[in-house]
Amino acid sequence: MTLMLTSVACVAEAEIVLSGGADLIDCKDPARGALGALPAPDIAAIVAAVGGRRPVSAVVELPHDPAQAREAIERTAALGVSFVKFALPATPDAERLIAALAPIAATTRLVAVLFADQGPDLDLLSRLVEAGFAGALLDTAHKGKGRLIDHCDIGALTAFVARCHTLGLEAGLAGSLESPDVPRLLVTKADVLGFRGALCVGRDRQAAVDPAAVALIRDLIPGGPRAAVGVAANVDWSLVVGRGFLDSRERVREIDHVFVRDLVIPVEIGAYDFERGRSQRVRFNVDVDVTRAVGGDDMRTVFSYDVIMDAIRIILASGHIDMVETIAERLAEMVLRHERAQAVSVQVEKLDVAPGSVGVRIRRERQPETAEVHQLLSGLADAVDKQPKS
Ligand SMILES: O=C[C@H](O)COP(=O)(O)O
Repeated sequence: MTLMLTSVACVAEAEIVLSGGADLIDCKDPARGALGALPAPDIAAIVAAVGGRRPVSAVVELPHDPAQAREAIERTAALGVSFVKFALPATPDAERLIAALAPIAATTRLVAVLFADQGPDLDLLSRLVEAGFAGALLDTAHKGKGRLIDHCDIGALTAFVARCHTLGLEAGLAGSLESPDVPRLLVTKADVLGFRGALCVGRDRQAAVDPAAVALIRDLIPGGPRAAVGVAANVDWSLVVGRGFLDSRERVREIDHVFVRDLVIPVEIGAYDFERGRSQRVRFNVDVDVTRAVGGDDMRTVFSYDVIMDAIRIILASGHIDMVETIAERLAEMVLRHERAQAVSVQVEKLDVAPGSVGVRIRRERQPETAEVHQLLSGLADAVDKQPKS
């Protein structure tokens, strides 16, 4: 389950994102940069207005001195927020800060923000766990200079989330995310996707929050219907929606064929010894049968070819693979996780072993009877579930 975090600067914006189905309300001043803090009275006003309907987080701008930083976090936590977010400075200051905050981590849920465009030190993640932090958010520091995915490819983002989860941290992703990024980043299994610019008029993070933009992002993240229909909280709604059980807005649908043609990538592949420790060219051809809502013109209605290419990159990032069949199977399985994908054909060809090509072609279809039920994460998702619904 991936939650939708929405950064707001005032009570009016908080009300808009609440109505739009946001999971987490994040107090932030976008006029002060990537991690600008709001004045304490403004945070208190948002906490009061939200009134426990959703968890509220707040950004803290930390003084350099670790003791003063700790006091600043404690002051913000005392305003009634559920999470406190702050930027992790460059090491070795980061290590000192993390150590200074360890004593309050048991009572205050701390989320460290690392910046993908500033060469983040991911070895700090284990320090965060030792100190008792709740989570880590990978964001961008320089807004307007690229989206998160421009600074970190999908394989690296997936590895970041997996590393957080292995360590026991909640993992968040943010950074000028746009609507086409959402289906791509859902594949990473991040606990939280964070948004500001995408929610605003003209995608200008300092402009007003636009209810239509909030709705677009909300609809792209499975989970909204869970609150609306008030049924069991441990169902993976991406699978339920994908099987057509929650489809009242899409009565008229067509089947499209989304494809990737002749994508050639160097791959470490092969079962022979001579194929190890080197790359050879592999060609991918992928065709996906997808449902499309008729009449729409945004990411809600379609399946993105980016999802196919990202899946290939994620699979290849795992290192040497012996069999083309393994790649084809994994790719088919990843594509079919997407709610719109109904069937997929995958052709994987090695181009350097013969004058022509050798490889495999498979076709896999969605199996309706294998709907999965997932246990939701115990942290953020539970916190959201416990909030009274408006
Ligand atoms: O915590 C999330 C951020 O507020 C994201 O802001 P942005 O979407 O403008 O980069």
